[in-house]
Amino acid sequence: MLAPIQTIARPVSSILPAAGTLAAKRTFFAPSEVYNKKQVIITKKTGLDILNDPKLIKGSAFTADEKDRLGIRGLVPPRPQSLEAQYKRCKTNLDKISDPLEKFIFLNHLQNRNETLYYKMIIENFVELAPIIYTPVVGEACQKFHKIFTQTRGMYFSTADRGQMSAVAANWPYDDVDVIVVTDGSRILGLGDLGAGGMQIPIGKLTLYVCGGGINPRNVLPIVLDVGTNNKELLNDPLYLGMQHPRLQGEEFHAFVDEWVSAITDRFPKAVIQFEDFMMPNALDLLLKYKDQICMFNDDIQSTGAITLASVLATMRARGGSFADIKKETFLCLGAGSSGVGVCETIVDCIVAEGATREEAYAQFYMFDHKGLLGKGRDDLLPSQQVFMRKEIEGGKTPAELLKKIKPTCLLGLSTCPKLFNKEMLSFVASYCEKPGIFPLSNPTSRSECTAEEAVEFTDGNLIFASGSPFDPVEWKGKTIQTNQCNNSYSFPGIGLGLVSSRATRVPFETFQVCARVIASLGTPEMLATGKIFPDLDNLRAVSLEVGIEVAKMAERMNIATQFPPKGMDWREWLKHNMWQPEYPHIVVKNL
Ligand SMILES: NC(=O)C1=CN([C@@H]2O[C@H](COP(=O)(O)OP(=O)(O)OC[C@H]3O[C@@H](n4cnc5c(N)ncnc54)[C@H](O)[C@@H]3O)[C@@H](O)[C@H]2O)C=CC1
Ligand SMILES: CC(=O)C(=O)O
Ligand SMILES: [Mg+2]
Repeated sequence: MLAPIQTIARPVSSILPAAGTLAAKRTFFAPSEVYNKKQVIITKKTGLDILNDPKLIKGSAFTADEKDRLGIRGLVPPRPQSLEAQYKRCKTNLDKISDPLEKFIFLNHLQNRNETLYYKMIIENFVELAPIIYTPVVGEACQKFHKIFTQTRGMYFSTADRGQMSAVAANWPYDDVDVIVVTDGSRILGLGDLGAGGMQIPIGKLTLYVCGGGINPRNVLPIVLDVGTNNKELLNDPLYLGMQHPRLQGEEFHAFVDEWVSAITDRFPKAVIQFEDFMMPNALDLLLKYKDQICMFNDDIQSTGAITLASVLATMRARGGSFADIKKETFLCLGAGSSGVGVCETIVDCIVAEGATREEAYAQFYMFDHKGLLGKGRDDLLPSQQVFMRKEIEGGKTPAELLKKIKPTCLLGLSTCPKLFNKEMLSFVASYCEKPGIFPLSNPTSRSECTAEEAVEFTDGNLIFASGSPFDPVEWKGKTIQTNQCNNSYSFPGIGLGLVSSRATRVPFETFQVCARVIASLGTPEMLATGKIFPDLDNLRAVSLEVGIEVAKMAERMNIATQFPPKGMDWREWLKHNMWQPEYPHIVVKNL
């Protein structure tokens, strides 16, 4: 039964680290300093079963001794090679491919053949390959899932499995699962309902958990809840792989998810569950329903909130101010869906933590959806949107009609509509505000509210730019203006690392505030001066470590941690110890 839902407004606890203390205290670790523990995998497999298992295979890297022990002498080439040599060969082959989707397919096959090599490839080339396995190219891979599909990965729970989900959950061959990413494919990036094709999103997100957060790839599980699709093309395409009936709705949808939650938490009681790309209002309803029952969060609502808040706080620093200046910002948000509402609520939480009342904080926002301003007379709004209603202004007015009155200092784009941040809007904002925050957050690139070039040109280089999908830095009047990727991929890997390492039982709202403050503290004054508010994406492991440590400490302070660093280790050492590294494991054969 669906719990009654009001809004996502909530009190802000005093659990947060004090503003301004994080940067001073933090020692920033380079990824190379991260401690490496050797993995040991115990299996009963031998022979071809080892070679056909992407978690066990080492290809040409098996030693002579291993070949004898595992019964594969003669089944692989004779001269043992290092992982490094394999990596170089594979990278050379990858570099020969120019088409981005073909690169995606190459990497997809690599993951299905040899996981260690795949994760090493992504870690070593993060900035180059994240846009392939993640936004923007993953969007196209979801759209064409049924056309490029060759091998299964993860799990599907469909309407045909109702009443039997516990039995289906039992089919997953590994008992230890740390992180699950689950979608129903109903709102994939800004591309709409892609049904079972949404599977590429949990797979991509979990690659980021492994590569960016050091989560063990043996312990991750991508899942699609196939409750049907309303995408007419997919309903009529004979190649489509999902259930070809309209989506379950209302009570039927919730009963389906209830059964799945019960089955999956019974089977994997320790797992953190990330809900991903569910459409409104289901996304928020499910979050409010389960957040106090199980260890779960919604990525689009909450981790997007965390990284966007980090962008806003870092912008305050880039202007020479402090986090507390967030109380003086005026936000214009295009998009009032799960992410728009989630992002703005997370910012509201922070403003309240900085001393404002909740009403004062809401008054700093002007939110628009496809019908215009959330204002007077709008009787079509969900409770979570009503708190952002401007009761003093007629609802439905366009941003252009209100721009001069509002004078926003930060533009948030979560509308799925390209080009909404137009020349008029951008040049006006830059005319009175020093370094306005220009944040076109919709994905993939084709949905971005503006490009980096447009933003720089129309603001004459006076901006902090952070977008959902990546854009290259822009040369402008002899200067390089840096761009940033404001994507939850920067926040959830560290959040997951902290939750898994502390075996937290819940994911409180404070988690996202803690995460935002850590990330917003990482930019050095030199970086901030060039417009760069976060360290580069190839530092994601180091960023995740910092986020993870603070999240784990928060879990301890809030009494929701159930695992602590062993004697003689602090949280930092424990998290470093837990971070998986792309190295071949020792394989031990035992008749289990
Ligand atoms: N950068 C990041 O990390 C993230 C980005 N996103 C992106 O945010 C976008 C929105 O996601 P959701 O909120 O979940 O989608 P949604 O479908 O729930 O919401 C979209 C909202 O945009 C509004 N909208 C449509 N046309 C508009 C227009 N012309 N002007 C103003 N508003 C308009 C709709 O009325 C709706 O309120 C997607 O493109 C998604 O990829 C989502 C999560 C994370
Ligand atoms: C990044 C992400 O989660 C989204 O666009 O939905
Ligand atoms: Mg998402």
